[in-house]
Amino acid sequence: MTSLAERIARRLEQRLVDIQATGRRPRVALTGGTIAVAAYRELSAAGVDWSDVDFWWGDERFVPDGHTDRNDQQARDAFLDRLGVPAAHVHAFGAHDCAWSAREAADAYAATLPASGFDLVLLGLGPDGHVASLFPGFPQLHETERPVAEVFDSPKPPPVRLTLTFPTLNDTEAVWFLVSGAEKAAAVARARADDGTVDETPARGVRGRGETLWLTDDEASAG
Ligand SMILES: O=C1O[C@H](COP(=O)(O)O)[C@@H](O)[C@H](O)[C@H]1O
Repeated sequence: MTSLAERIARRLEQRLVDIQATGRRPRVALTGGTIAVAAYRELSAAGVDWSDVDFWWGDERFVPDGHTDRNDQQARDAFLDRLGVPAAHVHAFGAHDCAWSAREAADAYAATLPASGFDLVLLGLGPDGHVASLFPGFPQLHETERPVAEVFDSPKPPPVRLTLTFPTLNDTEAVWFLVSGAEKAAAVARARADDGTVDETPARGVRGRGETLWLTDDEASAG
């Protein structure tokens, strides 16, 4: 049976091929997370022109450059380096060092974002319903001015993070939620229920203009 990671990889490759066929360079916001990284490992050289895709991230852990906790490092290891994506097309968040604060790093990342939004935003889902680094009950859920926000005291380590805010995540044609495992089933059900709040389940706050897909395994969709 084809695994969820393989299905996500094939779908992502096809989407990139389709956008490239229109003569445009695809703009994709990547996510961290278990199933996303497994899918990145399945991506292949077939079909896609990997030198002609731009990548950003929905969130990042504010730790030093090259740290294995960084979402960008995990994606570099899983596919960006292997498939030869040019460094100029990899728009990573700034790393933690002594030279700047998390707020400065968030504002600097805002200046790198694509003026016309994304073609595709990929998002993992935490068991608590968080997406990117937007956590239940946190004030960043209600940010409407800043495209990127810093997060302190994250309930999931590491404690300091940078995240796109809802207006930025929603400036996209398509959103794909990538979710695996029984421990996420309740969060998937809350995110997809007819009623509920973003404070309780942040995933409820993200939607693509043209497409919102849930790519899950049987365990995650059991709720
Ligand atoms: O910390 C994060 O966690 C979520 C989900 O991760 P998972 O390992 O439970 O699948 C991810 O979406 C987010 O990008 C990341 O920073």
